[in-house]
Amino acid sequence: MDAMLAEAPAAATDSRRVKISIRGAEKRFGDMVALKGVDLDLYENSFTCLLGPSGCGKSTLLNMIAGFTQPTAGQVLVDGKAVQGPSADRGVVFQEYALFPWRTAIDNVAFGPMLKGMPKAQQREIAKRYLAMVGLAGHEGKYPGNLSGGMKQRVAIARALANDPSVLLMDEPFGALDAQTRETLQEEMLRIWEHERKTVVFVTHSISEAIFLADRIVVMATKPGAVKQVFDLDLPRPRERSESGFVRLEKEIKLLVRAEVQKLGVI
Ligand SMILES: Nc1ncnc2c1ncn2[C@@H]1O[C@H](COP(=O)(O)OP(=O)(O)OP(=O)(O)O)[C@@H](O)[C@H]1O
Repeated sequence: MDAMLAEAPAAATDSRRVKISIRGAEKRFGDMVALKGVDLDLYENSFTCLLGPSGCGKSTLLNMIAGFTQPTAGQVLVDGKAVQGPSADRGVVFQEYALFPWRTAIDNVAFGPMLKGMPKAQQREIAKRYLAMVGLAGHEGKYPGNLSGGMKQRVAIARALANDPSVLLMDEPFGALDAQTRETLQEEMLRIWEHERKTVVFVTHSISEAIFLADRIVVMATKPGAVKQVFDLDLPRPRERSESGFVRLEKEIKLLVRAEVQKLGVI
């Protein structure tokens, strides 16, 4: 079986450590219920993709883990502690790069270490190392305005990694990139994840991107936003998009997502 349904909590014999635990989480904006009854356990060092149509609450869920917003009911726990606000231990990468345009690539990446009060030489050494990790050695002195979209997103990833967070939260980080750059960055993201072993939560609209990257795919329902189905993937890595298990799972998830889009009455 290529993927299995895994709604049940881990068995007592499961040695994997739960890093992020979402318990009965609900989010209301006024009368609107954006998320309802979300229960999820995400394991340490795992790669989870949140997938679903626009408006199903993917970003809201990610923002609750980041601590940018609080659930109106239920809890979000990281390392067993309720998330009270943002933390340098939870790095965030957005679709829009969110770089400081007036700072060079190296100064953008050194920003976190600078806030931590590290000596300048150490800040630069760390920033250089992470820029090299994302393939930007030699581009340290460039300003964001002189970098392509893919390069800017590499800087944003390096900047998040420079704080050495244990959790990396990524909100459609490759959504604005052309198809070729997107695939290259997906491959590089996996290389970095395998090397750095962070717990990654990655929001995407792309089923193929989710299957390429994730250990676990959380397909979300709409109206209200909720978890529709969870897939734990055992497809071998590196994954090949034309491989039969990949294609089969893609079709299965596409049907689930399509049913949610139809609920919205958009098609
Ligand atoms: N600050 C806010 N105030 C009011 N409503 C909000 C707020 N943030 C999100 N919402 C609403 O909550 C719902 C979920 O939004 P969210 O951005 O989490 O969805 P999403 O799945 O990430 O969508 P997309 O894929 O388009 O980014 C939407 O109906 C959205 O309009």
